Amino acid sequence: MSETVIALHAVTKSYQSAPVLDIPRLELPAGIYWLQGENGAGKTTCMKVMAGLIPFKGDIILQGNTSCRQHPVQFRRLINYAEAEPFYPAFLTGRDLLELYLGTKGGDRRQITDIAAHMGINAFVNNPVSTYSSGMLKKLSLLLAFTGNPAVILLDEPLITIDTRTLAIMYDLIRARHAEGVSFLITSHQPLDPEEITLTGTLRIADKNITLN
Ligand SMILES: Nc1ncnc2c1ncn2[C@@H]1O[C@H](COP(=O)(O)OP(=O)(O)OP(=O)(O)O)[C@@H](O)[C@H]1O
Repeated sequence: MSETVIALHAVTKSYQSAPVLDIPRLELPAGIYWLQGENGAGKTTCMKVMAGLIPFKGDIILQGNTSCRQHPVQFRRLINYAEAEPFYPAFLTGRDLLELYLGTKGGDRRQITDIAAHMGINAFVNNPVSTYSSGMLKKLSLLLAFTGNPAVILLDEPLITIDTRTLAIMYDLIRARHAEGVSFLITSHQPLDPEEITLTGTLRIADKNITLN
């Protein structure tokens, strides 16, 4: 079995006093995982916790040595997250966001601008995001999730609102990055196409805990 790419140690998360996550231990080898769970089970919360975006108790370790607590900056460079329903300040353009991500996450600029062109993002990248349709916003957020040199990419409901052409590009991107060693956690209420990606495992979130099948 390959090395653990992400490990959750005694992770708990509550909103006000309502507990949502209580994960004593979860260790995932490198791979592509489908995170399943009913509405309100805690999938988005789990992804935000894993991305280090919201406060939680416990710790998360990437690649065996980068701790969310002890190395917060390195940790956030190693994990990318695309929201289910992306929301950005209205006055920013797609290019502003792209430059921000390329500047902070680093990585191969040429590769990302090529993907932007392939996805048709160049047609609107200079416009404020307030003018974007939900599919245009989703394309941009998926592109941003592929910036930098992450070990893990979290995709929250990536299938929603994108057209079939973009869907095919996204599956290609997942396969290509996975071949380079990137792991993925993907939530989706619709099944992921087994002809497009081979899942390493299925994660089930229920009763605040996650189990690997
Ligand atoms: N900001 C918040 N404040 C308070 N409670 C919240 C907040 N965000 C989520 N919750 C609650 O946490 C629980 C888990 O929500 P979450 O969005 O993580 O679920 P989910 O599995 O992603 O659901 P869905 O499939 O419907 O998107 C729900 O009970 C929800 O009401």
